[in-house]
Amino acid sequence: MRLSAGDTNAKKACALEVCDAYENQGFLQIVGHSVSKDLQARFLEAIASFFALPLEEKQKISQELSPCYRGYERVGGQKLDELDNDASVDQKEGFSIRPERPLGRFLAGPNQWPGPNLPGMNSFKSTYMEYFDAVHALSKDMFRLIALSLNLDEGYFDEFAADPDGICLCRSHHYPPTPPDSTDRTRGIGAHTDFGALTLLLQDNVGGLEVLHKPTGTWHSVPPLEGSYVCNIGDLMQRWTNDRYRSTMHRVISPLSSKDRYSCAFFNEGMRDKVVEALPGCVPYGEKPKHGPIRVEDHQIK
Ligand SMILES: O=C(O)CCC(=O)C(=O)O
Ligand SMILES: [Fe+2]
Repeated sequence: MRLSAGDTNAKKACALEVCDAYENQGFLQIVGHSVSKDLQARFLEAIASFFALPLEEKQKISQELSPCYRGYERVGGQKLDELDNDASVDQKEGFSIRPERPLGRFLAGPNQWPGPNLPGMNSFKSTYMEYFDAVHALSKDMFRLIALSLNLDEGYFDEFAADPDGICLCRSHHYPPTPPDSTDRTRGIGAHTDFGALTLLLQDNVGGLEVLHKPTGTWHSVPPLEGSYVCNIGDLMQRWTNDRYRSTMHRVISPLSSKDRYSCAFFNEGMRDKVVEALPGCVPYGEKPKHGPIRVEDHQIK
């Protein structure tokens, strides 16, 4: 889907594509958007330099030291698989930031950054923040299209998506090279749905992301398209649309390769005090909503 298409008719055409993609697959790819290729390239380079630091340096800003889930997560620090209890831990390391707010409310607090004097780290923070702001802006554009796709006012989600106190997470990942003897279960990350409202994923050209086609139970790869964003609906938005839009299972099985894979997921979970309940037009006439109302923050804590 080409996002920066301009006039009203083009916007409407985009909104129809969004509706079709989210009612059926829950995933789409965006090209022609507002984040420059130059910034994407600088960002991917910056995260590669960070992950190349010695483990002991990265562990100094371990997420385990943060009361508000920010910082570094070593390989094996997460297990996302929701389909298989015996699955191995995820084969990736990560680094997360969230909006910088005073400690207090759930997930609020300071970020943790690597020391600027470490090799390659002098502009890491500024590049990461520049990227965060750019992809946050893109998520607001996407929420506008989603509003149009649901026949709502274009600005319906503006306040929700732009709230400076909102719950956002920008987590970058490094998937180490996979030796020829690795099995599917020890590569990448397990099958899961995303939790919140909307995810924007930047992936490099290595590949490995797969999406489940539920009706046939088959997995389909999401081919890397240079400069694009994979944009999917999370559980909160599925609930908000009364299950009309789908939060779809996905996973990463890194291809057998001597290459490192880098990606970054930006999650916009929106305004923490917003009460989410079935959107106008999503409950068929004469039916009851499938889910009761829930506050965004309570959905996060669940
Ligand atoms: O790295 C990827 O391609 C996918 C990451 C992902 O699904 C997630 O972080 O929720
Ligand atoms: Fe995900």
